[in-house]
Amino acid sequence: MIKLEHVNKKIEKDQILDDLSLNVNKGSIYGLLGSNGAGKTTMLKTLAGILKQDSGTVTIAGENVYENNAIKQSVFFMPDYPTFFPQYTTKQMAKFFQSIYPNWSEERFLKLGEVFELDVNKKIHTYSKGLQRQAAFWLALSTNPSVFILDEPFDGLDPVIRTKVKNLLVQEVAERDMTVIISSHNLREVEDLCDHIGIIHKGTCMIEKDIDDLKSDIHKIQVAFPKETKEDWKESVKPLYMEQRGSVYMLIVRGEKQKILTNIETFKPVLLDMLPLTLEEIFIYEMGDMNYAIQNILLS
Ligand SMILES: Nc1ncnc2c1ncn2[C@@H]1O[C@H](COP(=O)(O)OP(=O)(O)OP(=O)(O)O)[C@@H](O)[C@H]1O
Repeated sequence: MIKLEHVNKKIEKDQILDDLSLNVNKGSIYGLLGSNGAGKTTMLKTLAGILKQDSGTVTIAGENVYENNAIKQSVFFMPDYPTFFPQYTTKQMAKFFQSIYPNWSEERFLKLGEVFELDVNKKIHTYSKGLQRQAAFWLALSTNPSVFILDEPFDGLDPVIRTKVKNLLVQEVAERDMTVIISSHNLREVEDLCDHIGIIHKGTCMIEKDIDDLKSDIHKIQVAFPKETKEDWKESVKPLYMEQRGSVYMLIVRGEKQKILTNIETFKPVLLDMLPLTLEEIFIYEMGDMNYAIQNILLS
């Protein structure tokens, strides 16, 4: 649904986006990860039609985004530092958004007031950073976007409101198939939310993965064999990674869960348990040869 194909963008003399290609399905929550300066904001602004790519294509539902008003009316970009008109209250900003977003819902705005509990008559710039971000979420969601683009959205939000906002996003995706793209430095921050992850490094998308595929393809297993068992099982199971504590092995194995278990059972283990893997662990084992910059993104 969202497609960036071979996108290049220079700012001054620097190549900020470098042959970047990326796909986001409709109704997906896509986590865009990358270290400082990787090009996330530039990519998101290009997707939102704020910046024009030098070459390549950026389309939403098959239509070019740049200078396409019809598309832009259904896309909401929330920058890492939400900005509002100086002196405007939330109520006045709501009126402004209502005039430019045809899908604005007053009913939704009133309903979300119960979640955010901000004083609509107070000037937004007098709110704290976290409260300003809450106001940005409130206004953004009231425009009923088809595509919601969020640049580092959870910065400065306390854990309670962070969970509330994440729940709201999931709800919108489930109810009206909204597509969400969220940029972050940190896998842990978005892993409970996203169904796809893309890693951007030096302006290029290096890895794009479906989280369910990843999770079904890699497993952590705790296993122990009777003393007399020969070491042949290692040849057969082919773990990606193995740790031994006494007679118990912790294995990371790639493949189909049932096939792996059946295979191990032929060696008559005295202990055999599947353990949960975090997304961070999956990425690390999956990309054993990844470079330092990517490890940094995953472990920070
Ligand atoms: N307006 C600009 N003028 C000059 N350089 C810019 C401009 N905007 C972005 N850049 C450069 O482009 C590169 C990518 O910046 P961008 O903000 O897209 O990265 P990012 O991945 O969002 O980084 P961060 O996580 O630090 O926000 C950086 O080196 C930045 O200095």
